[in-house]
Amino acid sequence: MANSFLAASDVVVVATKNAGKVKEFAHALSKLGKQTSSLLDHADFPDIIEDGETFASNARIKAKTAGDALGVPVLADDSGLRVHALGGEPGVYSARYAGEGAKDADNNAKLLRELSRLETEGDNQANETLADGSKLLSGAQFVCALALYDPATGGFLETEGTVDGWITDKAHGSGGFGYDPLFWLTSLGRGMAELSTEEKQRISHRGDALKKLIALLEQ
Ligand SMILES: O=P(O)(O)OP(=O)(O)OP(=O)(O)OC[C@H]1O[C@@H](n2cnc3c(O)ncnc32)[C@H](O)[C@@H]1O
Ligand SMILES: [Mg+2]
Repeated sequence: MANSFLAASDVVVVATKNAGKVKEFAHALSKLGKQTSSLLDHADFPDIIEDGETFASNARIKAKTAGDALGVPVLADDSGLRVHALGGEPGVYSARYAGEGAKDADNNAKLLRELSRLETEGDNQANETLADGSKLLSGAQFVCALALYDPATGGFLETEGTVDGWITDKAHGSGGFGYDPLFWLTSLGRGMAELSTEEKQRISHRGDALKKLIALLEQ
């Protein structure tokens, strides 16, 4: 599907209802001369059940469900946050960490509650402080699995990207989405939500996975 996909389609369909992801995909794909369409453009599209045990399997489920229904190749993203002090939680449950239908603010609040519980129990080894007085609570990693599915062949192209950082006890910045305000990049000395879309793309798990996918498509 590789060459034919890039050559054939002016519009890339992304099987997501997350407006933050759509913004990032639209930014990246516009550089390839592609427009982005998403499930936000198909308001009636039923919610896809994400019952895979890995990011990769959930990405395949989303891409196949949407691709079979729409009859065109579809790209899907399943992503989330692994927090080392929490044994890798929330992981594949990142979107519903604070419960089914949880908002970003609820999930962020729960993450801080869980980490502060560890702190009180004295289990947390990390206690470095940033210049603004906020504390680094735990090392963490964002993960993004991408799956591109072609219903004509039943074939998948898959990649995975990551970015390492730290969870801070206070929010930094107002860009991005999800857990970005709590994710600190020690290498940049900035928070993920302080980055522009372009800057986030360059270093993020999603940018990493997309770069790998484009390399596969161009092979
Ligand atoms: O399934 P779709 O419709 O794509 O949208 P979603 O928001 O439910 O997405 P996921 O199932 O992949 O869940 C990923 C969660 O992990 C978080 N997340 C993923 N990528 C992120 C990013 O780049 N920055 C901050 N948080 C992110 C965010 O809170 C998401 O809700
Ligand atoms: Mg989801």
